Amino acid sequence: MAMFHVRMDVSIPLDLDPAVRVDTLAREKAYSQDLQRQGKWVHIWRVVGKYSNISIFDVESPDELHEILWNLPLFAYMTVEVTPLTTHPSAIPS
Ligand SMILES: O=C(O)C[C@H]1C=CC(=O)O1
Repeated sequence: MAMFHVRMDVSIPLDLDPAVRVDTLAREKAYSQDLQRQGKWVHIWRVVGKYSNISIFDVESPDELHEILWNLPLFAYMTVEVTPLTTHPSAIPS
């Protein structure tokens, strides 16, 4: 198990073909929701006032996270910042 905090900042070009935009967003939503159902994309939060999200991933390895992020339909229109997480010694058992 490996936990990661990921911030995605999205910037879709204003001149992108509207049909491509709609299709890409629909594929992104389906892809994200499939990973959420699998328990790999544990949290997704919108950053207030920005076209950005902060997400928590629970995956097997950095390689698996890389594959997930690389295959995001919106990947070409994002900047992604990844922070690896580990257990805090003061955390109470859940
Ligand atoms: O809207 C976003 O934050 C970008 C992206 C991440 C998941 C999803 O459905 O869209």
